Amino acid sequence: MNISIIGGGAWGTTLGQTLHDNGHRVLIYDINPKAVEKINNHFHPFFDTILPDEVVATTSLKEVIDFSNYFILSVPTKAVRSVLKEINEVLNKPSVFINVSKGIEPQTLKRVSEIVEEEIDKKNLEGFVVLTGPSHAEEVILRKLTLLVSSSKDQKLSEQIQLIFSNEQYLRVYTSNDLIGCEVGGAVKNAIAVISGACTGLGLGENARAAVITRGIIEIIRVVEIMGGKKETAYGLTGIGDLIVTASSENSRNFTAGKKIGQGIPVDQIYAEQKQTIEGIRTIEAMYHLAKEYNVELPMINAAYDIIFNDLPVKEALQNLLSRDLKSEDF
Ligand SMILES: NC(=O)C1=CN([C@@H]2O[C@H](COP(=O)(O)OP(=O)(O)OC[C@H]3O[C@@H](n4cnc5c(N)ncnc54)[C@H](OP(=O)(O)O)[C@@H]3O)[C@@H](O)[C@H]2O)C=CC1
Ligand SMILES: O=C(CO)COP(=O)(O)O
Repeated sequence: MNISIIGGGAWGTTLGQTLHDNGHRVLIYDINPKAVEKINNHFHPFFDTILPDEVVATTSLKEVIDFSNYFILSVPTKAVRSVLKEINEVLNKPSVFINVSKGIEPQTLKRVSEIVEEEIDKKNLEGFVVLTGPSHAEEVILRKLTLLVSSSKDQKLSEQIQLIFSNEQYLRVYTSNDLIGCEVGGAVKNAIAVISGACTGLGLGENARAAVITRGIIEIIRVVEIMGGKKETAYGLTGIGDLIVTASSENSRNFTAGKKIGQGIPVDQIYAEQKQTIEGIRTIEAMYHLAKEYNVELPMINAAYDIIFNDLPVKEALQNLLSRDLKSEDF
């Protein structure tokens, strides 16, 4: 098959290699000419890896739209709506959108599937799938064992995407019928990973990390349920699986950004220094608004919001969390 990849960063380019491994032809689109040039010179834009010659890129959106009717969305979530608007202006055929970005729009609290439905004309929207799970691009590019989940309202489509991406050497894809649970888990785990990193930056240890991961999954479940997903999904690869890999890894941009927050580095400086996408800070903002709107208890996310957006010192935020009323370990 021909498959178009919108966003040639760490993840989009890596998935390009996987699709090539699986016998598909790919064309990657990116706004960054330097990234495109690197890919066309057979280098991964972020990793020290030589790409197959056939993984090629372009800065022309028209070219990538003409190339196929399967579009992988691998731009940061903040760019998804604008890039979809641009695609919609040119698109003239029914197409499938496969989202691999992990975030929720802070102003609207919309998931990417909802944004796609809003921005792509109905007649050209053949289907939507989310492909998500614990998957550092740094490992997938080296073809290290990884498990993912493909989820869609259309079971046949999630099975087709499962087949397209699965590779018996290193990548096994499961399907799920809980699109909302998969989308929300993938997004909110980034917020918890920032919090986990902040604990490390503050000098806390493994006990704190285990506490953040475990209570973090409770906060994820609360959001999954309020948004209409299934609690059980959060216990799988797209929830706890992705949370473990992100909240405990130096490979994670969210964990790394959190570490800097814990060291007292201002967020503006973190964004300026860290060139790659950090989804979790934006998701903390989204979750803070969601917690208010739906009266959901998200104590760690609220504390992170106060640190990042209200300049509350990290130590004070931690003290506030610890001095809350004592209670039983509810789920
Ligand atoms: N890296 C990983 O291991 C994984 C990442 N993800 C998710 O995938 C998404 C992308 O992450 P990742 O690839 O790591 O991010 P990167 O920051 O590595 O790359 C994003 C790329 O998208 C480009 N871009 C930004 N805006 C646009 C636009 N409007 N049109 C076209 N290209 C654009 C960026 O260009 P520029 O540099 O000029 O801004 C950059 O090249 C995120 O949501 C992330 O959470 C999911 C699983 C694994
Ligand atoms: O989503 C990811 C792994 O599953 C990547 O996480 P980071 O964006 O924090 O690196």
